[in-house]
Amino acid sequence: MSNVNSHDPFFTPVTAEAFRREDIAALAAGRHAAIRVPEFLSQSTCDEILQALLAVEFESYGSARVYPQVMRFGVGVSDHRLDGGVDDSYWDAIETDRKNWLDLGLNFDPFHLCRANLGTDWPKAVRVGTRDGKPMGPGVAREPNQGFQVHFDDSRREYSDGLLDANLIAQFAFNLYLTMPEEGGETVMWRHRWQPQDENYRLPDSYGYHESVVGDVESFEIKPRAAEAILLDPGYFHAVRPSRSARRIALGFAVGLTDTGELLTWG
Ligand SMILES: O=C(O)CCC(=O)C(=O)O
Ligand SMILES: [Fe+2]
Repeated sequence: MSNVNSHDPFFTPVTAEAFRREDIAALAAGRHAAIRVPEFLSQSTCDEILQALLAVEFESYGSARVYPQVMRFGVGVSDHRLDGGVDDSYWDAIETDRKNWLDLGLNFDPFHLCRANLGTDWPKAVRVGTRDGKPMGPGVAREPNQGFQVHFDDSRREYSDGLLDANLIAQFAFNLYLTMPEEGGETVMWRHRWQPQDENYRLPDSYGYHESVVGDVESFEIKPRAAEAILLDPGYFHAVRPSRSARRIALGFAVGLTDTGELLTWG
């Protein structure tokens, strides 16, 4: 196997009109790398969410761990990780966050809508996961205008006691893109999963890695459009390229598949 250009047919994004049960199962089983749904919500619904978000101030993710800076409206548990668990500050933060989202004045809950739509073909519940009986935050509006570094997401490795009150057998990342710059903002995925030596490429104190960590393995790029949703396997190393003109805002949450077939989400 010397040909680095050879293509793994299982390392592919598929595009569909909705999140079909078979595609979600294929994502969990490693037969797809990502699922794209170009018109996940109507353009007008996305615009409504976007207009509400454009009227409020975003905050910055913790700058020691997340650089270049990424802006957010909402709470991500990664900012409240403590010794392989979750700091009490998370629960206060999501309570405030709940009010902040209500104050946007939307007459629907965008994360609820995303879960409902994600679950239209799924036989079991799609709901917010709990930890010690308490519901996690539903998700975050994220604005990585200067991109996300090459990284992977895996709650098993970040939360030693298991993050949710459930046995997870797969983890996905959900993003609904609300606005995308003409230039830049691509999501890139590499056919590389974490191995211990990768820590030699870790950027100081960062969530991310130097791009040479992925070497010359096969990769693909996705340039989502507004109103598109993507469910991806975040165990593959991935990155977001910097935006060069407009803002890049997406609603995002993690999704865990449980041993009873439920999809549990968290922000
Ligand atoms: O914004 C994106 O396209 C992907 C962001 C990301 O790293 C994730 O959802 O895990
Ligand atoms: Fe990620």
